[in-house]
Amino acid sequence: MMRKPVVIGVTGGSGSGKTSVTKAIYESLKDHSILVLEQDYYYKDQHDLPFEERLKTNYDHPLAFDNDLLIEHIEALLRYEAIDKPVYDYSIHTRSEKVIPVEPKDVIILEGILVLEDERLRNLMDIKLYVDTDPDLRIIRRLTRDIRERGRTFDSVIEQYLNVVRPMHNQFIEPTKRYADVIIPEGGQNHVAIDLMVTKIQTILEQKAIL
Ligand SMILES: Nc1ncnc2c1ncn2[C@@H]1O[C@H](COP(=O)(O)OP(=O)(O)O)[C@@H](O)[C@H]1O
Ligand SMILES: Nc1ccn([C@@H]2O[C@H](COP(=O)(O)O)[C@@H](O)[C@H]2O)c(=O)n1
Repeated sequence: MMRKPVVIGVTGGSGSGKTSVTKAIYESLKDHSILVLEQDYYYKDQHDLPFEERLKTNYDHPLAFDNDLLIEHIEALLRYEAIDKPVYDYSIHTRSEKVIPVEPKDVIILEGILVLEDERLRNLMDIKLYVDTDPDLRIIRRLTRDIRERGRTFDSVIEQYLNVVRPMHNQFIEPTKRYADVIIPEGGQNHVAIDLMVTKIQTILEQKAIL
């Protein structure tokens, strides 16, 4: 049988705990061969746009992402070829100058708000997870994080949430729950769900004779 990496998609609304779930799975499997791709790093490059124009971009719409590049990179990793992963800088709303060289691994976790929205991405996944957290918790988490880590103000987070994030969530993200194999309530603190996922990934790796 030809060796092929396992691809796990992790999605859910902003602040749902996707990154925390991804980190928990990564930590449990880090003695094996595992890497993470963040869909956020594949936002379209906006270097050519002035900063003021970048503020107007809808970052919760499927068209904001360069999924063609993301798919190209996943397909290369599936052939066990290295990629140069872009790096995203939320404070300037575009990619940074840097790239991260990423060596191929046996497990690829693809994490992001709209990774289940694109059928081409779904078709590349072995397991699809949706992290399901109530909107009140998600906005509280996002507020704290965006002010601390993404250079935002209280007012800007609230304004963006009400005008863009919330309607886009209802239109594009929530409907992708139907594609999930597993729905994880509450995110990173759901140790039972995370352990089940880790066990399942190990079983797939054994079946593919990778472990
Ligand atoms: N169960 C939790 N309880 C409290 N804070 C959490 C919990 N899970 C995540 N957070 C915090 O909420 C913020 C968003 O979580 P994160 O995992 O980055 O979500 P996402 O990737 O879905 O946006 C982070 O600052 C994280 O530390
Ligand atoms: N320049 C940007 C790019 C993205 N966002 C927001 O990030 C959210 C996705 O990241 P999570 O870690 O929260 O899943 C998404 O809802 C965008 O609104 C941004 O504010 N600015």
